[in-house]
Amino acid sequence: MAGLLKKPFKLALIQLASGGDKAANLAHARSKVVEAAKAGASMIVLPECFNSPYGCQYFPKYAETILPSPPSKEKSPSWHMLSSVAAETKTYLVGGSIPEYVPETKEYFNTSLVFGPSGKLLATHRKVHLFDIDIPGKIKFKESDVLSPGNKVTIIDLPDYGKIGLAICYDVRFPELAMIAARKDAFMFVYPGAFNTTTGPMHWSLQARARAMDNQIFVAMCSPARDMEASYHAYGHSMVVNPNAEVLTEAEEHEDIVYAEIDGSKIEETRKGIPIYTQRRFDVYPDVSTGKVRFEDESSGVQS
Ligand SMILES: NC(=O)CC(=O)C(=O)O
Repeated sequence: MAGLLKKPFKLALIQLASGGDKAANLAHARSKVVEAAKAGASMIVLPECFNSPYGCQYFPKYAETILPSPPSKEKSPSWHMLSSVAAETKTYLVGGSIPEYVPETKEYFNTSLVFGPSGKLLATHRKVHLFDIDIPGKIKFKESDVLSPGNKVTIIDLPDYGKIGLAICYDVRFPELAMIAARKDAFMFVYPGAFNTTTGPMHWSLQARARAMDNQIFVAMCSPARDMEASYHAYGHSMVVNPNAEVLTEAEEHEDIVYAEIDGSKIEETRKGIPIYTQRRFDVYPDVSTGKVRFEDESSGVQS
């Protein structure tokens, strides 16, 4: 399975410190994207909910309407900031996620916007699996109180590099998404995410490494910086893992930009050494990627 990645590149994950001021968050994110591009990154990732604090109480206040596309600047300043800075820096920009509002159905989503080097919107992903958990005495969170779930698998064909899979945070706990993307020749899976100080130490690195190991692809997880004054304490530790499940780079808790060289030859080397790619037994169990997989959003017609 050679040549999934057309050429090596430098990836940057921006572990952004966001606060309550949306305009300030957007200006700050923009300056960090410019900084990462100046350092040589040609693909840049922002964290989940980069334009707002993370929490159900914040989603309606910070939500933007992105359809029909392109939206007006008034309806989606985040869309326009991401598009303009991607064009200015000539980079691929995975715009973390923002709360999205759809007036027609009065629904909110947790949505990622991906722009190409010309500033064109390449794809959107709405968080498919909502973060509804209750660990007594530790953390209770119910995104479904406010958000609706997305309903498609997102694989994006980047003209310069090849295919990446994209999903958001809690989606990482559902290995099917990465498995489907890898079987459809993605070289990397990207997760903007905001684990917390309870689930982060338990599972953040394990999830990233597991998705990389199972699929022998690169995995990138990009978190907000930790803010102990905020109501939600993000874990941080943005990281890039290689196809052999080795951590290439990892942030600490504070704001930072971490970089990794993404070289497709590592995929080939890993798959040659441990050839699970040719050893699967689809005569014994079904291939999840060949079942009914939805790549198009039914309500909006938005595709990967
Ligand atoms: N915030 C999330 O969506 C997920 C998370 O924190 C976890 O899975 O743990």
